[in-house]
Amino acid sequence: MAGILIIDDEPQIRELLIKHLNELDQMPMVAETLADGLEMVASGTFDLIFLDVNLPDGNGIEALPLIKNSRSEPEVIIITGEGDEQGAKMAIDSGAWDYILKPFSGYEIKLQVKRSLDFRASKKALNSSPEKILNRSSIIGSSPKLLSRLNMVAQCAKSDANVLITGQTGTGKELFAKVVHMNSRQEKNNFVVVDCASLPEQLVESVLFGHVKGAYTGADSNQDGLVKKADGGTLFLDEIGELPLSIQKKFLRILQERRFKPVGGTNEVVSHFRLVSATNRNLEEMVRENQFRSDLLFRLRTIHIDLPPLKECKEDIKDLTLHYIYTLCNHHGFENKGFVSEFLKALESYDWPGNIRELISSLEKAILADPVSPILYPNCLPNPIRIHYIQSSMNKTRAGCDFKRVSQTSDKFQSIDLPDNLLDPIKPLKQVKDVAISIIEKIYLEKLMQSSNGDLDKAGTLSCISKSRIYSLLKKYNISRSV
Ligand SMILES: Nc1ncnc2c1ncn2[C@@H]1O[C@H](COP(=O)(O)OP(=O)(O)OP(=O)(O)O)[C@@H](O)[C@H]1O
Repeated sequence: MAGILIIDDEPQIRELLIKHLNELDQMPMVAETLADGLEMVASGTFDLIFLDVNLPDGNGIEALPLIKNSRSEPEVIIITGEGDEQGAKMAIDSGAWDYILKPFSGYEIKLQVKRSLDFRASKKALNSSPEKILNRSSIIGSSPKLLSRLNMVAQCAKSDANVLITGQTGTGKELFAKVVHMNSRQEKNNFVVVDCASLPEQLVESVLFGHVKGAYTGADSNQDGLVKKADGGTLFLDEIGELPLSIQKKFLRILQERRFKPVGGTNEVVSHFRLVSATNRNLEEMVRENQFRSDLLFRLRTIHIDLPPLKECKEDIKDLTLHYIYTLCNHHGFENKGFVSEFLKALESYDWPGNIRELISSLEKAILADPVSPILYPNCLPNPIRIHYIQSSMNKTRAGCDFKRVSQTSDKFQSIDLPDNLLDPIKPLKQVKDVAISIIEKIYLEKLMQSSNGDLDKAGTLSCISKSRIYSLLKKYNISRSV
């Protein structure tokens, strides 16, 4: 049985949907308000959600992204009484499965339930399949985004199609290129890396295509280029966005004909390689600015794998951390180290502009910061990460404190009685402020003792002031802990 939730405030609609779903042997759960629905989505696991648009406490379509991004990433069918084109477009753009108008037929509902659940089942099977059939080598992580990229690698394994891997620096483009090779028919042959960003300008052609003896001064023997070395294997063009326009043209021809002439040669050389390229640049933008050939881009990206930044796969940080602490400790000859929970929280709260590469180098710095300690603490981490963690913890605490202060005392503060003579005759501001503050402090302290049942630890947490300060204030205003 699937997990199905109906979020609708109209009892008749809920009953009708339940009836149709029961006929499919499904037992849905129901929520009458958006708030209840969102709470259930956040805490439960659902495959399919029926979502009304006009709910008493909000608009279903506006909540759609939140629901789609929830833990179980459910399919969502929007049900609405007022069909409008804009709403339907917004719903579909936000990832809704379908947009159904009331009144609906049982047939329509059952068909969409069946279709969406079938789709979900095949998606699940696909997501779990790469680990069975794919050699993922040292690729760590199991976040939905990473698994979907591994699925694409599995697709690559079925053909010799050209693959373009894009993503920010340090997201694993080269690692993925290797894994594409390891899972391909070319696996037993060379994986040849060409770093297009560091090809010497005068020698680009010679490095790529080779040269014959006497082609230029110093060319004292025939030399194969990297393209020939990749014959039967994989040619990996890293940083392809840096390939000069003149070479782009030659490459296009090689991709079409798989043959080329070495520098100074007259005979054509054949090379059958699988092409994988990678870049962190926006090639489409480069095409618009005439810096990259559109016909080459078209050929490169038969399969396009766009790797997500680490901040979008925070679920993977724990596994990556465990793996790399073990690997790095091994490398430096240390016993494996553990870490306190705040260490991981600090890593998970950071945005990682340098992605997985930055994570690895930060872990290495942390390990080397205190080689003898068997446990890693946040203070071993590089300063930007620590500072970010401290600041985000402070913001959370502040937000919590503001909320508590207002909600626990506002009712009492509304009826503060100030002494009649406080402003009459007029007195220095400081004197008035001191009186007003002590009145408020006293009310606050009484309320604090009530709310914490006189427990000073709890009072400290609620008020964000130290226990010793609470003691001295209780004494000052002669308040007992059992108010
Ligand atoms: N999913 C992953 N699991 C484990 N290690 C990873 C993963 N992704 C990347 N790495 C590691 O992160 C480091 C950076 O990866 P890689 O060099 O492949 O990134 P890149 O995207 O090619 O970077 P750049 O654009 O700067 O060349 C490497 O040490 C790689 O092994």
